[in-house]
Amino acid sequence: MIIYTLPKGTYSEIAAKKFLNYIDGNYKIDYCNSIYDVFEKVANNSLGVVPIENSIEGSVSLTQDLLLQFKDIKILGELALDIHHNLIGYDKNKIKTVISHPQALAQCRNYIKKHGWEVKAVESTAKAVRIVAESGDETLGAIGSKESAEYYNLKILDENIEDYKNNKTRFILIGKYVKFKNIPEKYKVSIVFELKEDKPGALYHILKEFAERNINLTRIESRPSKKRLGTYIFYIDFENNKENLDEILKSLEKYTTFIILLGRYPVFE
Ligand SMILES: O=C(O)C(=O)C[C@]1(C(=O)O)C=C[C@@H](O)C=C1
Repeated sequence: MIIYTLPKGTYSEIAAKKFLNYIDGNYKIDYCNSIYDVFEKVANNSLGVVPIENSIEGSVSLTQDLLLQFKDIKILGELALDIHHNLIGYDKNKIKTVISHPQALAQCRNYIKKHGWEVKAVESTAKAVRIVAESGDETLGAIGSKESAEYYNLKILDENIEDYKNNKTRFILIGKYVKFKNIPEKYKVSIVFELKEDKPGALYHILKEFAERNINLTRIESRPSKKRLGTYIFYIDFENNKENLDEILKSLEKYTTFIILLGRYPVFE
């Protein structure tokens, strides 16, 4: 059985390896070029690992959108990794352009600005490192993991170049079904919905249902509905250990045009 993720040396690969410690079954990692490709590959018996949120730059909006688009793929688990970016290449003084994934470029925005480099975005940090390695071009630098520098035999020119300490990214395990070896205590639920009416207090009614049940929300976020400017859908994550999930979802139905359960899943350390 296969678990799909981003290329060798990406932070997503590191997260996938960590998930494998918790999963029951014999899975092999296979690599995709982009988050979109991971969603396309995940089928009946396979799984995927993709990033969903970063502590500096916020949501990975592509993952949010694809969770809605691929309706039969659910979130099956979550874990967070410390992310420490490195400047990778040949000679720091010769660099003119830095290449990386947009999330990584954004997490090092101040560092890049300070050096006055141009930036170029690609599908993953490991692809950036590969481009620098294959080109042999000393004017290029990549931002990526220590593992990717080792894999492509390039030098680490600077370490911990993220703009803020405690940089963390949350990764999700996606698919249809998985069995874990040991299930942790902590469970979360992710939902997405559209409010029925655009009127004062519309979102308040939703939040009230959670407040009255003493349920802790861990994230609330709006994304464009993509139908009209100024219309939104909402993503909410909440803790769910003992409370009756069906009853909670039922209580929200009357305020929404649709509500989709993206997953009820364990949170791993
Ligand atoms: O390109 C990678 O290494 C990834 O795993 C993607 C990704 C992301 O999209 O957030 C993962 C973690 C970091 O936040 C930067 C990039």
